[in-house]
Amino acid sequence: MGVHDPVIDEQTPASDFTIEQRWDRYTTEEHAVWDTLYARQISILKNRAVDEFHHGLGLLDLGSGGIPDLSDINPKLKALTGWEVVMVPHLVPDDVFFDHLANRRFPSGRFIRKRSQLDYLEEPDIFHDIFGHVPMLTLPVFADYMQAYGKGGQRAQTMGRLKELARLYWYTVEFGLIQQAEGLRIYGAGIVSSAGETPFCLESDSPNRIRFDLERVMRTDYKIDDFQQVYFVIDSFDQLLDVTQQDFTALYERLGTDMTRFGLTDIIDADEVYHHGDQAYAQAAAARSRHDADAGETE
Ligand SMILES: C[C@H](O)[C@H](O)[C@H]1CNc2nc(N)[nH]c(=O)c2N1
Ligand SMILES: N[C@@H](Cc1ccccc1)C(=O)O
Ligand SMILES: [Fe+2]
Repeated sequence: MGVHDPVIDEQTPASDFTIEQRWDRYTTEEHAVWDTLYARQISILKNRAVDEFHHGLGLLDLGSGGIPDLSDINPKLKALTGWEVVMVPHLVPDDVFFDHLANRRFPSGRFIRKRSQLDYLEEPDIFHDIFGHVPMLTLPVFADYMQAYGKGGQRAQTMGRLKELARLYWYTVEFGLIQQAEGLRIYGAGIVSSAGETPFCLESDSPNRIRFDLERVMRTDYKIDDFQQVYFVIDSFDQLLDVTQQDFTALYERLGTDMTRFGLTDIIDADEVYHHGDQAYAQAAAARSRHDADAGETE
């Protein structure tokens, strides 16, 4: 487990894996880490994140200083879209995660990263979960999509297609881009909570940017330990909700029979390509890790 949090360790989670936030127990330093991350992201997200994201931050007053208290944000969120945030100690099992989403509860980690880990952490903390995910839950169409995903997760599990459905979550909720009149914008939580990936995903020549297609996304691998090599771009949140409202049974059967899967850098004939990346960043990262491995052997 990444960060040690005594307020988590002292609690026995409920059967739905939730714990209490115990907001008064955050330290001054923990609040200061939130403020640092918040200020840094706000300055780079202007004209990069969708307007709906900025609007959501304001509706929930997430920038009022320090780690948000759930008892402040939940009444507001509940009045807007019927969602609420619950605290969980760490990543929860898939079925528990889906059950929360299907009931309009978003599970958030309680702990916050340390100042020495501002840029990278192995598991979602409260900054990623609340700053990254919760503003979009103020938007009714996105709130409905997230609940539908939770219900869909339960179905995908019974049909053995969880891996494919998880790719949809990854390439939309976590790393999604959207084409708006003013240009390409970010809505994915994994991007908006990352200072490095925010400019990278929009402006770097390295990654591919491809128009969203449901089946294409479900056939595409993803990586969890570095910037993405491909992003999928939706036209609108209505489009995203529309295509995912269809019954996935036939699609899941096709995915089971036709095992075609795509790598991170593949471009296929059917793709509508916004940007064909040169993958320079990914190649340099691979060269660095080969170099580190070689150095490790001789040292
Ligand atoms: C697809 C799968 O359900 C997904 O990775 C889940 C698993 N458990 C989780 N648990 C928490 N707390 N947060 C998450 O985002 C997830 N993601
Ligand atoms: N329509 C999907 C459920 C779903 C909705 C929204 C997002 C993801 C999945 C199904 O039939 O299983
Ligand atoms: Fe996330």
